[in-house]
Amino acid sequence: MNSFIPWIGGKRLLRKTIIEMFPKNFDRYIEVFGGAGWVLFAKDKHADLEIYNDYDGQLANLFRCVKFHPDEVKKEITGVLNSREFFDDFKSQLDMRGLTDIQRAGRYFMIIKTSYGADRKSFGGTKKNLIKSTDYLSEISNRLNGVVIENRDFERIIKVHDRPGALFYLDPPYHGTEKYYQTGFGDADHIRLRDCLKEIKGKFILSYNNDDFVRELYQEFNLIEVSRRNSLLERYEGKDMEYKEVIITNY
Ligand SMILES: C[S@@+](CC[C@H](N)C(=O)[O-])C[C@H]1O[C@@H](n2cnc3c(N)ncnc32)[C@H](O)[C@@H]1O
Repeated sequence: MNSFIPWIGGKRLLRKTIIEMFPKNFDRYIEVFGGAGWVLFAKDKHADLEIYNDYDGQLANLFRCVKFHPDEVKKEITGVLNSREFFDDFKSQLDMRGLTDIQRAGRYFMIIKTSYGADRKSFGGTKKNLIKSTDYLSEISNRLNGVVIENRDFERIIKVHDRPGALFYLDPPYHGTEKYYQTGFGDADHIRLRDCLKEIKGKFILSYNNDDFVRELYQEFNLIEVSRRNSLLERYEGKDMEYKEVIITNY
C-alpha cells in the first residue's frame, strides 16, 4: 500500500529496489528514520516485530493518532478547506498549549498535505481532496496495528533494538539537505550514525545521496549506486533529471 502523506526525501520511487535488497532472514524490522514510511507500507508485514521511528515529534504523534484514533483524526479535518487561511492558522496553532494530540495530528496532517512539496512551511495552492485522503486513514490504521511507533534519536533506537536477527532500514536526511527537516542533522550526526552502525550485531540497509562525503564514510561497506528521476527538478528544468543515490549494506 502507499503511505498516507508525501514527505521530503520519501522513498516512494525507490521502495521496490530497497526491498529487493533485504536479506532473506530477519525477525525484527526497524525503520529508524521513518518519515512517511514508504518502505514500511510497501509490504503487509516485514517481520513479526516492526518498529517505526522518527525524531520529529509532530510526525510520530500523527502516526500514533492515526494508528489508534483514525476516525477522530478524520473528524479534525472534516470541514477544513484547502485554503491559505486554514494553512496559516493551523501552522501557528501547532505548538500551542491546550491542543489534544488528536487535534495536533489533524493539523499536522493538513499542513503536510497542503504545503508546497510537503515542506510544511509554504501553502501549496494546488487542488487537493482532503476528505478523500482522510478516508484512507482506516486502512493505514489497520496496517499500523502491531507496529511500534517511537520518537527517539536514531542512536538510542539502534542500540535498544540491535541483535543478530534485526534488520535496520535507515534513510537519514541526505547530506546537504538537512535544512528541510525540523530536527536538524549535521556532519557530526552523519559520522555518529556511521560509528553506531559499525558496531551493530544485526543487519543494516541504508539509503543516501551519492556524494563524496557519504562514499568516504562508508568505504568499508557494500555500496550500490542507483539513480531515479527527480520530478521536482524536471518540473523546473523542463528536461530529464536523474538523481543519484547509493544503497549501502553490511551484508
Ligand atoms: C529522508 S527522511 C525519511 C523518509 C522516509 N524513508 C520516507 O519514505 O518517507 C529522514 C527522516 O529522518 C528524521 N530524522 C532527522 N533526524 C533524526 C534523528 N536524529 N533520529 C531519527 N530520525 C531523524 C526526519 O524527521 C525525517 O523524517
